[in-house]
Amino acid sequence: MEDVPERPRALLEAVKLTKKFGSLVANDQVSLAIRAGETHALLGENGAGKSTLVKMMCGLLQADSGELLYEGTPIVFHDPASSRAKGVGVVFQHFALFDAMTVVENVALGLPGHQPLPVLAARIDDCVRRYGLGVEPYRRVGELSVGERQRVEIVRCLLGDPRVLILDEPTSVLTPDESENLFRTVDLLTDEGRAVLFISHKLDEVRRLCHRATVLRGGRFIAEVDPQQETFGSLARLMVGADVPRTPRVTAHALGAPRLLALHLNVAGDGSRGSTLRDINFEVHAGEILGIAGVAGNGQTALFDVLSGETEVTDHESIVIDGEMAGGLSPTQRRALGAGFVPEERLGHAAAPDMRLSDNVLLTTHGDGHIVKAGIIRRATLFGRFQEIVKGFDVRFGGKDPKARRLSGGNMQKFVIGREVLRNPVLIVVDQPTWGVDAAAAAFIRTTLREHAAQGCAVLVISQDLDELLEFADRIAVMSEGRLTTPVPVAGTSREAIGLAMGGAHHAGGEGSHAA
Ligand SMILES: Nc1ncnc2c1ncn2[C@@H]1O[C@H](COP(=O)(O)OP(=O)(O)OP(=O)(O)O)[C@@H](O)[C@H]1O
Repeated sequence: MEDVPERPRALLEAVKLTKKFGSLVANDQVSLAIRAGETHALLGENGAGKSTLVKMMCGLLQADSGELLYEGTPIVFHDPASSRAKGVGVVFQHFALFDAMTVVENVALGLPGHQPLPVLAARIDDCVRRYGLGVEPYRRVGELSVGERQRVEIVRCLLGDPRVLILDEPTSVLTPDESENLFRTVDLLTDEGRAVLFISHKLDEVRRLCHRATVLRGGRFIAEVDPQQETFGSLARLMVGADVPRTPRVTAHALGAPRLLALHLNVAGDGSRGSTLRDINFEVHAGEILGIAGVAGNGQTALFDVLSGETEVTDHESIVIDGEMAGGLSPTQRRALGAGFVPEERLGHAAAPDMRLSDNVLLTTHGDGHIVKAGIIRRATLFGRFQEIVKGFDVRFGGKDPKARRLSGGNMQKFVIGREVLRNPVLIVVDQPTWGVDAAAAAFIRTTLREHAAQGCAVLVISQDLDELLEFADRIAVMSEGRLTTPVPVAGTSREAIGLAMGGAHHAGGEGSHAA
């Protein structure tokens, strides 16, 4: 008989964990073992129950039933501090860092006891060298890119010497190069015998990096597989229970009039990273998707804010929406011109966390003239639109009309995209359209934006996901240090040329492209 290699021992194990929120069963007897020396992927559609499971495994949530085992012994984590004390570290999607403080000050806040800052800075340097993390202890966090901030969170976690490290969608905010670096770090950690739980919607990277993968669907355990033996399609099928479509390829079509113009657009920032815009020029035509690539923190947020009207621009003629000078208009006035905006941060910016979903519909539709008439909210129309969004964009949640904060990240993203698209805007500006969204929903969002462009809308997409832009944009430009390269057709450029421009070479490839 052939020898079956023995699996490494489980460090942290969830045994039949169940968690209900009202009538919704977010985890239904879910079991999962994270083993020494292994990277274990946790996969599932938006709302499948991944975050709920992780929160129970680190003491942020208490299970209704089931148990946790630590090295085979039952354990109860009453809060994250008790799981940390046992060597379970978590890096969440939303970083908990103070911008005004330095890296070392932030790290000091997260560690028990008191250590002199120079001693801590030396420990950070050691950790950075050992795991190839690229973090400078005395830099102010406000000046760091998203990738650098994530490394700070990882360093903070590693200084606690965790035996189990949980990474919640760590690559969704990273450039391809940064992701590669993170994979090397993860490999080093597992080589040392630590266990890593890796939550990701990117199936290709899961297949490369992870030794095992647990798939959840609808709060239930579906399978544990060896991802290296699976294909993109077979993993997606396990997650969704059906085949997952890919985004249709872009086909050539006639472009209409420019719907958005940026003309010598300048913003004098406050000196913090990525707040300055320098002489930005582009146009987005009816019928096209213009993609803006770049490493986060290079001015993308400043660009979004100035296009949506959240920050003022001194030269009112530098933004034109559908033929109207729009630089001096408020967000509501810009919406009245037919523009729609989806910011990167869905809770707090795109939606109010403590308002019900239906009331969140009002935030961007109150000026449209259908839902609010003569100052009176037409409740039935509002609720009708809410249901249209939920049905059309497959937004899943428990209950009838929960508060926004109750939704899983991906479902909230589908909601805010749906809310804007169903307003039928002539121009839509979207920052990170598929951030935290599962493969099927990401394909759906991209296809929807494509279809909308085909119907005459101009679509501007800001995305850190270069593969996404190469897949569905018509033209692409790169932001770096507040400047934008001249947009070039996607077909006329290459990953390498864009990568160079992302690093600061103001050239996205293609004939005649030059710094704007
Ligand atoms: N505090 C809460 N109150 C009510 N419902 C909740 C709460 N937290 C999560 N849920 C619901 O539980 C289900 C599972 O959510 P969870 O966040 O675990 O999913 P997920 O797999 O992490 O999704 P995503 O990939 O979108 O982040 C969802 O339907 C969500 O709306």
